[in-house]
Amino acid sequence: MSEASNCLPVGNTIGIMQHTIALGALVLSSGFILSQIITRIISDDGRLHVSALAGWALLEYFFVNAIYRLQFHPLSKYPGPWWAAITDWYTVIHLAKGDRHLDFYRLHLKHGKFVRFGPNRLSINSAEALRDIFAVRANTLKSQVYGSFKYFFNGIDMSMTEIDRDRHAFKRRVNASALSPDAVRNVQEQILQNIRYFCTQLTDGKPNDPEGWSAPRNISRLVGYLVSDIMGDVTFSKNWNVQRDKARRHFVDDGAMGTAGIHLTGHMPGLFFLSMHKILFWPLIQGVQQLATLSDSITEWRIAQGETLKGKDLFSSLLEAVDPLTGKKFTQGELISEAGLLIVGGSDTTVTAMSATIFYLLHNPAALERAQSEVRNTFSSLEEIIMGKKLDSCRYLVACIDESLRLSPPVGSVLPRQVQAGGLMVEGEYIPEGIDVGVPHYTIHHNPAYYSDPFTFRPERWLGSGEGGFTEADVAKAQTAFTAFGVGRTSCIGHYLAYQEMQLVIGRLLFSYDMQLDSKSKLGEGGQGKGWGRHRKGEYQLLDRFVSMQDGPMVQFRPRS
Ligand code: HEM
Repeated sequence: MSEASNCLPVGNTIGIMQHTIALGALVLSSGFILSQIITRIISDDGRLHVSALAGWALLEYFFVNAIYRLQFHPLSKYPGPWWAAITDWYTVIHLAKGDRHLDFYRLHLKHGKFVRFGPNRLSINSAEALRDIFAVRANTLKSQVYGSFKYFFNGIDMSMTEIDRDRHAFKRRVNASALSPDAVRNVQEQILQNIRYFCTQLTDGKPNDPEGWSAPRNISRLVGYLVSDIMGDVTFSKNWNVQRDKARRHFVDDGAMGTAGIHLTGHMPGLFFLSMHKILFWPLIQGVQQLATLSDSITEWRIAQGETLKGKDLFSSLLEAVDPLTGKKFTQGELISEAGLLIVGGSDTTVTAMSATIFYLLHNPAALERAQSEVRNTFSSLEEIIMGKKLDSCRYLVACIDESLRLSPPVGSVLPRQVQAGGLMVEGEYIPEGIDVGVPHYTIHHNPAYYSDPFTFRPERWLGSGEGGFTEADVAKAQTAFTAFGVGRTSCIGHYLAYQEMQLVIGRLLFSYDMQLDSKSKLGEGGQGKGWGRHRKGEYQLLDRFVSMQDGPMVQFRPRS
């Protein structure tokens, strides 16, 4: 039985007590406020004040709604924080804090397998739930949370936020062909050019100390610049020059902030009223606006290139595609939305995964040594490290990437899906229409029912060779709960590109350099006083805002002797 499910009865009792206390408090305060208002509604001359009446009606609406959500709503039997049951501000605040992944873990530890984390939202910590919710035929669609994307992108969805099944299927097919292994191999040279520059500027040719180590470099920043340049090149045939030009480095933050802003407003569309989203979360909304502007200008530029770049980049597939249902190509607005998706979908996710893998290798010297030997024994020169069977044969390297994706998933919380008419059975429980359901990635990746010793970096768990006591059956079990790229009908279609980038970059680093952590820096590490769940020194720390943000580690490089 999982660590989380052991705690279910305690969580339930506390939940019921909290509900009862909350209800009592609401009724008492409601009565008090009501009496106060009534005395003000009727003025001295005995006439009704309209504004007071409206205020009273609004308050009553909130109180009655809160009481309904706590006591009579179909989800009221599920445990969770009482104020999450009343309002989605609970989610918005954790999104802004960037600790949603940890909060889900804490809630499941306390309450068990099912947790209510919003008035209409349920999180379920099990591999069975992953299948029930995300299977191709599951009676679910993307949640309305994804609807906010349209607000910022001229009323047009990108494939990832498209709720309509047929339209999503078409857009997904187009992107899948743009990101197919053949298409990715076709743009290998563009990827390699950027990686070559990345590797050469790590040491600047000047050792920083007598032992030949370079000055400390912030890996997540450098990888961020690299991945931006790769995405610009392979997607639009346009190098954004982020690695070389400091003035262009805001690209990296804009994408991350933009995704966070879109997701946050998706949870609380009421924020659009009176532009509250701009007042309360301006840095995130500014990121969305920058992202929209970039998507707009790059699409216009790419269309203007016409036939000259045909077949040379991933966007070519999108420019050519024709919807079989309508016989129409993508409109310019749709292309802009897809450009937005490709920019953010392929950037921060890959940066987090790559930085996390380097972090875990450097915090686990035996793993670093093994990965290094594997790469150095497989290849005899740096330029031999290209996509293909030889690189894929470095299984330990891939296991290190998988283990890092498990421990620090770039998308750490739930991907909400809305149950459709007729309801959905999840883990044997009937969930009615209209409820958002999901599985929290960080939480299930640390569920001991699927991963023994869940907070320890053990790449062997993905090999199934018997090493470390992990058998084929353990690998199969681990895979049922692994959801870094999502699963099913809406899972990531960029995962081939992501793995190839990571294998190439980390493979080339391991081949060319010795690496060590800067002993003076703790960037990226956990530690006491950093917040709930952030105490583990050897765990790569993330700010979870749908797609995670990260900082560090600081690494020193020395050309291999
Ligand atoms: C380690 C790197 C990556 C991770 C962890 C990751 C993760 C994910 C996840 C969890 C989803 C599902 C999102 C949802 O349902 O809300 C997704 C979707 C998607 N990802 Fe990735 N991703 C990565 C890299 C990439 C790359 C390099 C691209 C290429 C541009 C990409 C393109 C996409 C697209 C187009 C979708 C939407 C699929 C659809 O419409 O059905 N991803 N990704």
